[in-house]
Amino acid sequence: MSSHTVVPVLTIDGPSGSGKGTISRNVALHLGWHYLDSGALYRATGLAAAWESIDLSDEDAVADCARRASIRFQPMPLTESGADGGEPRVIVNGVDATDDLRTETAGGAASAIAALPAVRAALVDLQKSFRRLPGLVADGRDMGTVIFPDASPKVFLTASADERARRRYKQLKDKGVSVTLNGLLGEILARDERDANRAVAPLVPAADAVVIDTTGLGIEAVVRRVLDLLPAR
Ligand SMILES: Nc1ncnc2c1ncn2[C@@H]1O[C@H](COP(=O)(O)OP(=O)(O)OP(=O)(O)O)[C@@H](O)[C@H]1O
Ligand SMILES: Nc1ccn([C@H]2C[C@H](O)[C@@H](COP(=O)(O)O)O2)c(=O)n1
Repeated sequence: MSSHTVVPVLTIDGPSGSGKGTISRNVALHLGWHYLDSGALYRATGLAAAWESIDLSDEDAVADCARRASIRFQPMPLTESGADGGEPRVIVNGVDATDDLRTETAGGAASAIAALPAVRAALVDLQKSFRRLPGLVADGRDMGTVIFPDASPKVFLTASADERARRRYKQLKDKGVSVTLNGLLGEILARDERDANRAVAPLVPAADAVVIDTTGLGIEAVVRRVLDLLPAR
């Protein structure tokens, strides 16, 4: 690779349950590109800190934990028809923590530590290291604004909070997790509020992002809209 080769990055930011992960994995599969689930890094850091009984408001201790943690992704095999096999497994300090990481409790803890500047700084290089040929699809809250400001295209996915809560409810019910729709809606609204109003890297569309409201749009339709933003290949 020449030192001047620019590795393309497509960023997909948005609030919880807007479909970032699902859409990003499918787009990456279509393109044959790598995929970064940056939210999983914050979730894994929160979990690793909890394992060490670190107070999640202790910024330096959580940042130190983020630097020390080993976080690896194991992609799920494709289905027999070649479709997306689902969220990658996430291995934290050698332990498959995927199921623990997907709970709303882990999401809330991730959102809390993500507001701490030293923790965000500790995860920057790791996120950038995912940028490898032939390209990267990166999902999160600040992919297009902070981590990959030169990405193109940038997408900001939204959906109404009710729709996002319904999606999460179905997702968790299908996994056999006992939850209530109202409880989930409350947790999603609280997370939106914290992620959008923090001082560092708040959840906000990049100035050059294309905003797609996915309320009432199926997964395939959203994937198509995102792929249509790329130059003809
Ligand atoms: N356009 C859509 N229509 C219907 N369901 C969808 C759509 N997009 C995603 N979903 C479903 O919604 C659920 C949440 O999607 P996903 O996990 O991709 O969201 P997310 O934005 O990555 O959430 P988080 O930020 O919490 O990780 C999944 O069950 C997924 O299959
Ligand atoms: N780039 C990112 C990704 C995630 N976060 C924080 C805020 C979220 O509430 C939390 C969990 O993310 P999810 O797995 O739901 O995408 O992590 C962030 O601040 N920046």
